[in-house]
Amino acid sequence: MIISRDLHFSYTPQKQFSFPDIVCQDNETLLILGQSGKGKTTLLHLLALLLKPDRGEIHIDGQNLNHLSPAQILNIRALKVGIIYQKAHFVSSLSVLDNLILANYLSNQKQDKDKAAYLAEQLGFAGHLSKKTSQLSQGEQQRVSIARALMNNPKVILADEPTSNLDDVNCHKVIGLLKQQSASIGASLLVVTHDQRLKDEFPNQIFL
Ligand SMILES: Nc1ncnc2c1ncn2[C@@H]1O[C@H](COP(=O)(O)OP(=O)(O)OP(=O)(O)O)[C@@H](O)[C@H]1O
Repeated sequence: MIISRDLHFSYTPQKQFSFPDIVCQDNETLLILGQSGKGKTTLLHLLALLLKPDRGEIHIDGQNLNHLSPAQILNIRALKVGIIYQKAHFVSSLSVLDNLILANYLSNQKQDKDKAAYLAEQLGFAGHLSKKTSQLSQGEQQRVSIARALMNNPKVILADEPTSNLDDVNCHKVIGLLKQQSASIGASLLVVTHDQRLKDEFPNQIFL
């Protein structure tokens, strides 16, 4: 589960945000909608512990993350949070398979090739595991990003505009896979987007 309370953040004195409180329990989903510039990515990066709030609390898996050391935060993010970034970032010199097991390596977990192969099968890119990520289409890279976020069975999955570059068919396919995979590990799934096509896909919604 992930909970935030009273989150405030400012890039500059002129650019200040106060965000609505977030509650997303295990096995639940939450869609956060907002137009461009409303602070969706900022909120996601706060929840992913990539930015530090000026004020407010974040709880993940029952633990209050205020006052933790940078090393403890790094550890919690690697183990408990799966992030799907707006733009996929891969290590271009590594294969798709190695990009997946890198998530295990970076969190000091056993490098689980079977899990990578299982996710690739589930998400429909099993035939591409030995390729470089640059050889994959946008939609395929999106699905590899989802698989990478799931490699450590995170408690929380945070997805930033996961459908922005996808046509209608792939949009619904990717969201379906994300929800299905998230449910299979009992995670909390939060999606931030301006994509109105997702409005009917999520029962719980917040507007920024
Ligand atoms: N590093 C930064 N320094 C200063 N301002 C920033 C920084 N990053 C983002 N901003 C500003 O904060 C605002 C919110 O940005 P953010 O990326 O969170 O919005 P968004 O809702 O995700 O937008 P989009 O849908 O276009 O991706 C924008 O006006 C942006 O210009």
